[in-house]
Amino acid sequence: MDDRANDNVLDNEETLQRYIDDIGSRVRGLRAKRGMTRKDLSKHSDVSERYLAQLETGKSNITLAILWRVAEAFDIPFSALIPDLQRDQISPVLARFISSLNADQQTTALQILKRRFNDQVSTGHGIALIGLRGAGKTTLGQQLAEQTGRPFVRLSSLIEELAGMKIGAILDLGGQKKFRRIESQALQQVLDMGEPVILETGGSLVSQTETFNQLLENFFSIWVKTSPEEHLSRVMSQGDTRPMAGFDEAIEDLRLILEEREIDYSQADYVLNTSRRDIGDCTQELKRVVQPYLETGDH
Ligand SMILES: Nc1ncnc2c1ncn2[C@@H]1O[C@H](COP(=O)(O)OP(=O)(O)O)[C@@H](O)[C@H]1O
Ligand SMILES: O=C(O)C1=C[C@@H](OP(=O)(O)O)[C@@H](O)[C@H](O)C1
Ligand SMILES: [Mg+2]
Repeated sequence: MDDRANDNVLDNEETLQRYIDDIGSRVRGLRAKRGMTRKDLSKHSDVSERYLAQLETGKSNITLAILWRVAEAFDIPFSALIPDLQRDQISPVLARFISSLNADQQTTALQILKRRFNDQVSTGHGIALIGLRGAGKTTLGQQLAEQTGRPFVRLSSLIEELAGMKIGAILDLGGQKKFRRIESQALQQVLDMGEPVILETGGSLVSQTETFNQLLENFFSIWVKTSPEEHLSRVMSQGDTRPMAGFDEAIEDLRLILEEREIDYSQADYVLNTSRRDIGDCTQELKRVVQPYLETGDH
């Protein structure tokens, strides 16, 4: 083999390794986004934890059959685990243009693009609070409901009602597939209520693209946000191990979940930062922003 051919082989191997790494980090990312442990994924995909660890770190030769089982356990199409090099590429012209804008202009640009490509947000259904566990969705949602007289709906309670069992049990028995189906049915019920509500969603709803899009299209959405450190201290002081029982509450895990979900959470129409602020202050801001979306059409 001459030198050039040799270089080509090396290039190809590097590209292949990047591809394998990319698949691995997709799996790891999806798992984090959904708050699943490796053990959960192993149980529902029937792929050993050890093998999953290798897959996630790009250290194994992945077979199609294994990847298929992983996709099934996440309840996503197989193709979603395969990097589409073309689709992932952002046009360099667009990237240059966006990065020439300052932070405020970028926010405006995003809103304009969202309005243009996501259609109009229909406002009759009210508002939806999204964000990671401990952000303050329940606390602020309840306060807002008290002050506005609008119903406060927790999607997780509806899910449990519909299933007749606790979320942990749904996941244990039926895996992500079952949970995501019921989550989507629960959202449908809220849409059928016919009055504006204050909806709290589970932190991992954003990992289900179809359900999340439906949420974004029908509600004025608010990302209730705080720092990983505050998430951890709040969740620990509540003694809370939700959403997925058994998930290790380590700061690194929280950081990873937040990182993986950030791009989805940031699609919300408004970001409410609750970091180092008191509840009353945040409720006031929330109320001011969402008031127009909680009014009924009859006056
Ligand atoms: N500015 C704030 N806004 C909301 N909650 C706060 C704030 N500061 C501290 N907290 C505390 O953080 C916790 C938030 O928990 P919770 O409302 O259950 O979050 P989530 O529903 O998003 O999981 C509560 O214990 C609340 O008292
Ligand atoms: O990630 C999720 O799907 C869930 C998060 C939890 O919500 P909080 O974000 O209020 O803790 C709770 O609703 C439920 O266990 C499901
Ligand atoms: Mg909550």
